[in-house]
Amino acid sequence: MSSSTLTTPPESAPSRPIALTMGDPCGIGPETLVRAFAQGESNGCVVYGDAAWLARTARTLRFSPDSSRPAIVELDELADWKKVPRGAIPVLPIVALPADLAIGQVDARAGAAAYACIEAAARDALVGRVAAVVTAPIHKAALHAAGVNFPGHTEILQHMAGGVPVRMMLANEQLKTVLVTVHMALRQAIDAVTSEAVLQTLRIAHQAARGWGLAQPRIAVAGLNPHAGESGLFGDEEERIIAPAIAQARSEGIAASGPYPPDTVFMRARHALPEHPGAFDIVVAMYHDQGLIPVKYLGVEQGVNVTLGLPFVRTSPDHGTAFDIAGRDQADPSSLIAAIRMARDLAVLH
Ligand SMILES: NC(=O)C1=CN([C@@H]2O[C@H](COP(=O)(O)OP(=O)(O)OC[C@H]3O[C@@H](n4cnc5c(N)ncnc54)[C@H](O)[C@@H]3O)[C@@H](O)[C@H]2O)C=CC1
Ligand SMILES: NCC(=O)COP(=O)(O)O
Repeated sequence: MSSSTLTTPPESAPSRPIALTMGDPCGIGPETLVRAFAQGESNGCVVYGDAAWLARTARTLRFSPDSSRPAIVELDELADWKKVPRGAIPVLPIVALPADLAIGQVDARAGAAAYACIEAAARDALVGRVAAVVTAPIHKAALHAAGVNFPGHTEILQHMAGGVPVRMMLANEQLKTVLVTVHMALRQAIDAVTSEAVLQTLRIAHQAARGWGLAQPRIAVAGLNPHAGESGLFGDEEERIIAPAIAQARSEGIAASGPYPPDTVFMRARHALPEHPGAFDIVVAMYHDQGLIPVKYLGVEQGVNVTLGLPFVRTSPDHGTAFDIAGRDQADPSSLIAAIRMARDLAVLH
């Protein structure tokens, strides 16, 4: 499921649109989104957000002769997206943002607006009105300030989908990692690494990879402790918790192996070059930073966050709101573009 090998040309894009949520308006989401449209990479997408805010964002960006400022078209209803000329940005108005929001700042009003866009897109995805959801980044503190009691998209979407088990995957063309635990304190994450949670992660990852066309995905499982516990010298979670889950998964026909030392399993799995394919298709990681750092370190511009287990396709760039550069026309839209491409690919397979 690499974004280059499976990319569906825009001409054969799904007949339903992809919902593209605007993200936190004070972050880089809106500018990366305008850039993605300007580069012709967002055909088939409808932005769930605020047309006036996007128009203001577009005015702040510099365009070269080969990439002009896209027009912004506010839709009366979703069905009108097909009437919007190619290259323009169709916007389904979900929110009307206050003009005094400060770029690069946490603001509860921005968090509430971002949440409303996610909710609207997910609702449409659940009833099949859109083919997939791509989310621009939100700021978790702004979301919290708005009174939203979910840490991120993953948990919001899981809740909206009825509480189905989901997992976060971070993927680029060289490495795919799937997390057993996501947004929680590291102390809690260690306790949340149970045999059931590891087994469920293996089942979800296996099922998803089969959906991408891998007949027998090779799934490596990272240990929790240094050197995967070094035969119990540095912890026994590998023997007590992780190995039994792998054994159960194998008995179910899942090609899982490990637990492997976490400091070397990612380099073993990495598909560095076509002539150096990695030893595994997916690495299951025990906690957020164990699984995300290796993928992000290969380049923030390549990574895509995919929620596995939902009844619809959801992807996102791997980066956050980048308040430090928001509004300065420095944000790289590549990860958002990769997320859109991957959503297109997965929507065809879904
Ligand atoms: N999908 C989502 O909604 C995500 C949201 N977040 C949230 O975003 C907020 C900020 O998170 P941070 O840890 O600061 O990570 P960040 O990814 O926003 O920024 C980290 C560094 O990378 C740079 N950067 C990020 N994206 C870039 C891009 N497209 N082009 C150029 N430079 C880029 C930033 O300028 C910053 O120096 C937090 O609330 C976090 O939870 C983080 C990751 C994903
Ligand atoms: N580090 C990934 C991240 O925080 C994004 O989370 P989510 O909003 O996709 O749940």
